[in-house]
Amino acid sequence: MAENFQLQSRHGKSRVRVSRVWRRPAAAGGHIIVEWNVAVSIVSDCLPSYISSDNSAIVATDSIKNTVYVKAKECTEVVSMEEFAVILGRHFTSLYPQVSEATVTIVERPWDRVTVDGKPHSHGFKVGVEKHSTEVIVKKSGSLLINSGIQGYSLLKTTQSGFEGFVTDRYRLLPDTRERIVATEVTAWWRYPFEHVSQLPSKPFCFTQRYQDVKRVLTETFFGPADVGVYSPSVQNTLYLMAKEVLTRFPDISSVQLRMPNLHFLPVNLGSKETPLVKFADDVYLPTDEPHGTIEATLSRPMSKL
Ligand SMILES: O=c1[nH]c(=O)c2[nH]c(=O)[nH]c2[nH]1
Repeated sequence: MAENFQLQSRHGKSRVRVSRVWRRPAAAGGHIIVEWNVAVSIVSDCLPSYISSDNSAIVATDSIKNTVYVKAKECTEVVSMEEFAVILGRHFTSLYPQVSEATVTIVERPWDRVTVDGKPHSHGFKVGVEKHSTEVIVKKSGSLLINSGIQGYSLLKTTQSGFEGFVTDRYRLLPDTRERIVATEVTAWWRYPFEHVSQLPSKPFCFTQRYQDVKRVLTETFFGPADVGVYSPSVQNTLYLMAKEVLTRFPDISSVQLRMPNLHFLPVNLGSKETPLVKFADDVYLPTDEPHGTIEATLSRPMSKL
C-alpha cells in the first residue's frame, strides 16, 4: 500500500544491444554471431523510492544493462535467445530478494551466413529480413512462460488464391474471384509448454532450430508443392492450415497466434469504356498496403493454458 493507494510498478532497460561471437574453427562450422536487442523489465518491491527519496531497494536500470553484457560474456557455449532470456530472468529473480518477476524480450537482427563459391563462409554474414523474437517471463518461484515468434515475414504468391461466396449486400463491390495475387507479412507467436525452469529441456532440444522448423512449416503450408502450389480460398483458411500444421508437427508448441494482413494487389483498369488504356488481364496490379485487410487467429490445444 502506498499512502492508501495501490501501486503497481516495474522498471528495467530497453534497447540494450548486444552481440556475441563464438569462434569455432572453420572445420567445426565456423564462427557464430548473434545480435540481440534486449529489454528487461523487473517487478521489484521498491515502494520507498516512489513515495520518498529512499532508493535503497532499487536495482538501477544501468546495472540491469550491465548485467546483459556480463551474462553474454559468461555464455562461453552457444545459447539460443530463449535460453539467454531465461538466464537473465533467473538471475534477477534469484539474486535480488525484492525482485519477484522479470520479463525479458529479445529481438534478433538476422545475420545469415553467406555462401561463397557454393560453400558456407566460416566468418562472413549478411543481414536477412524476417526477425526472430522471444518474450520470457520468469517468477521467483521458477515458474515461467516462453513465447517465441517471427516478425516481418513477407510472403506472396501470384496465383492459386481466390475469394468468393462472401456476404452480398448493398455494401459489396468486390466480385467473386478464383484468380488473384495474395500477399502478406506474417507475424507469428507461439508458446512453449514449459511452465517451470525444472521442465526446461537440455540439449538436443534447441529453440533456434525450432524457430527454423516453424518458419519452414509456415512457408510450405502457405505455398504448397513447388510445381503446382495449393489453392487458397481465403487468407482465413490458409492462416488456419498454417497454424494447424505447426501444432500438428510440433508437440512442444502449445499454441500459435498468427497475424496475416491481406496486402492487396489491385487490378489495374485505366481509361474509359470508349477509350480503354489498360485492360486488366491478370497482369498489371497496383500494390498497396493502405488500407489492408487484418486477419488474425490463435490456435491452441484443448486444455492448454494461454
Ligand atoms: O482472403 C480474404 N479474406 C477476407 O476476409 C477478405 N476481404 C476482402 O475484401 N478480401 C478478402 N480476402
